[in-house]
Amino acid sequence: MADSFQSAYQEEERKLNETIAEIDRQLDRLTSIPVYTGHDFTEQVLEAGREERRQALFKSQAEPYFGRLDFQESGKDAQTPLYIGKVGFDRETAGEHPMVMDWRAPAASLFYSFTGGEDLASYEAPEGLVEGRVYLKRNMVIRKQILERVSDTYNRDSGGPAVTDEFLVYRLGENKDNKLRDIVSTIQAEQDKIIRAAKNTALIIQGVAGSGKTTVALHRLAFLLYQYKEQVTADKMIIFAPNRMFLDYISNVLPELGVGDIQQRTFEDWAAEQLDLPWNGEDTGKTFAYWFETETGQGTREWSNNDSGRYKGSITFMDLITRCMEQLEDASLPELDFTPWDGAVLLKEQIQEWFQVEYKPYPLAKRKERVLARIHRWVEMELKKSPSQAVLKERKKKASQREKAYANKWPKFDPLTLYKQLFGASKSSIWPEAWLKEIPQETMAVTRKNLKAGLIKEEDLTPLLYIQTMLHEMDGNLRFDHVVIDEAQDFSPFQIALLDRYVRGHSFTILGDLSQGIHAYKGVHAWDELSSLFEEEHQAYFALTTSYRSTMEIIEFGNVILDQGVRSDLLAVPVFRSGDDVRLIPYGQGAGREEDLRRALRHLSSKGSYRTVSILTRTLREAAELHEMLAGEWPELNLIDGGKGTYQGGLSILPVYLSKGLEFDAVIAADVDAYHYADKIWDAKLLYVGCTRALHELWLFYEDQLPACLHSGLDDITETGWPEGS
Ligand SMILES: Nc1ncnc2c1ncn2[C@@H]1O[C@H](COP(=O)(O)OP(=O)(O)OP(=O)(O)O)[C@@H](O)[C@H]1O
Repeated sequence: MADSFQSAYQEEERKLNETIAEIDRQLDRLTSIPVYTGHDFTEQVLEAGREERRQALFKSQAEPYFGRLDFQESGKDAQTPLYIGKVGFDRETAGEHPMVMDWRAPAASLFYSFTGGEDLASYEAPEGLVEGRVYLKRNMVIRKQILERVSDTYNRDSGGPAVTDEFLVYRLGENKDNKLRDIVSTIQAEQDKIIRAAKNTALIIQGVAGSGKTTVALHRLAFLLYQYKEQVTADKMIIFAPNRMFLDYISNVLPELGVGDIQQRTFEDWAAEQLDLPWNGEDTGKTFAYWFETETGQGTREWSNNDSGRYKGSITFMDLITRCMEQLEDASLPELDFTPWDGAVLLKEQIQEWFQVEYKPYPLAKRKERVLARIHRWVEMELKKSPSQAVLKERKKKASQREKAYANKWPKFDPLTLYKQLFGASKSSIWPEAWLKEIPQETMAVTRKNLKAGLIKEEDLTPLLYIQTMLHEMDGNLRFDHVVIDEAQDFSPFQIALLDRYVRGHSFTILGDLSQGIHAYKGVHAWDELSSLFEEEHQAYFALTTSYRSTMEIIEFGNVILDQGVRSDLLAVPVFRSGDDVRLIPYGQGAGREEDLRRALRHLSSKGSYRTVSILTRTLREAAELHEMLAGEWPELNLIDGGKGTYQGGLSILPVYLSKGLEFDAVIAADVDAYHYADKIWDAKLLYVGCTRALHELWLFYEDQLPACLHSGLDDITETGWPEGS
């Protein structure tokens, strides 16, 4: 065994040296060609090609590949070793082509989809299905041109029935810093299916915490850019993520995959920009304060479908707006003939004909513009019939005044004005009273008050933007080739239906986890709220059940909360990576809450291997108070309060509801007791989010009693009290 490992290592070292020598040779040649800066188009194209190759080779120089797959195509008599890297390149002279294969190439999919077994393996090539046998799957770690690790996860010759998790477990055991990383060397078969799914489909992915949803979505973008390079461009793709700090946290993955220019925004920032509204995120903070900062122990607030967030995100509200906009079409035309001067009349029937028949294909604002321009042209024709210069002058003046007056009789096609009318927040309203009564009373009253005070809330952005898209022609440049929505359980059906107008071919990747639906006062409660928006043939649903982030003990602990608190049967399946038991520590075994948390942070942060440790509290107020207490000993302790645009890593303290999407080597969950987490599904979801942030260690502190969802099922995965030597 040791001998075969030795020989594999030596073989790969030789191959690596050969590959690096080839890269150096190609780079030397390419850099010796003077960069072309002239105006000849053909030369410019050639230069662009050289530059692309230079960049690819520079990128490959340090880590040319990470995997090898030996494959023998049916009907061929030899095995071919395929070396797979982040960037593919060919040899310049004759030899195997390509020398390194891009991970996104069709044949490279075998590296991910092959899970072992006797059956023939296959992949979809442009010329059709290719079948054959896999003989070897080898993972390698190369850092700065040094071969650090060779790990055969499948070897037909040694009779292994299935691909092993050994390399994956090694990778998962690594510690995390302040940025999410690419997983290109260990993408799993279930994830690969999503990454390589066809472009023009709305993919809806339910994935348990830590199943790689965010990571997979980012890899999918890189794949789409490669596979559909003739049809999509990076700047026409967008990722919507929950907040600016999270965007910073994920910002390294795409550059690591060699992809730039993809827009990464929060929905609110993007929508406000489309509407030309100033937006600073202040409203989001207020919404969080309302829902999460309430007095704990008295239970969290309850929501209903009539709450303004749920109602304004509903298709019911969207339909009401659609009806109103159609009614606006009928109500738009002033019921008047147009008389530019006495004796000249343009009949209202003629104007109606232009508006309702001739210009019907245009959106309302454009139709208004067109009709008014047409009226102006008619006036000019009529003016030509004037008997004298003096009369012409007189008529011109009069016509100009009357055209203006006539235009003013049309409704103002401005989203905010129309929206205010919908809520009775402006003087006039053209909508039937009975329709407006469909809006739940409380939502009506609060929104009216807010709009009158000039306050536009996050939940108003979707309807406002919808009205805008119905009024104005959508600039083709604003259409996306693909849209990714992360944490989609916090999106509303109305938001998705709106975004569908902005994306070609329903090309969506929509990912989320209903068990983490802590913003259920605005988000979806079941995926069919979203899937029902798309025709059957335009959508696909995937479930990711394996959780990669945490140790088995932490995942099993999370499953207890899912089962007993969230009451979900979508439990997570762990990868076989064992760690310490989850630690339950009642306050007071040390010296009291503050001293206990201090001691825990001291212990975990002094473990040299952990780069990120966090304390999670139930509310922001508690996080801020604790931060103040602890900052003397840890000046670097970072309070995450929702207002920051960057994530620093290291030591953090934050309320549990802001931890969604992030991960830490170790998590200290403060105040996990029946007072802070009531016996309610929502509270259990919050706790689930918090506990599943931990990769390697999870410590929970409580006063008196654990929350109801943790009253049983903990025996084999938890330990109570302090560890020895802490
Ligand atoms: N195939 C994989 N190989 C190695 N690491 C992986 C793999 N899939 C996921 N991971 C790791 O698991 C962790 C969780 O990934 P990610 O944050 O994308 O999951 P998520 O489903 O979006 O999580 P959550 O919903 O809990 O925020 C990350 O550290 C990621 O690198």
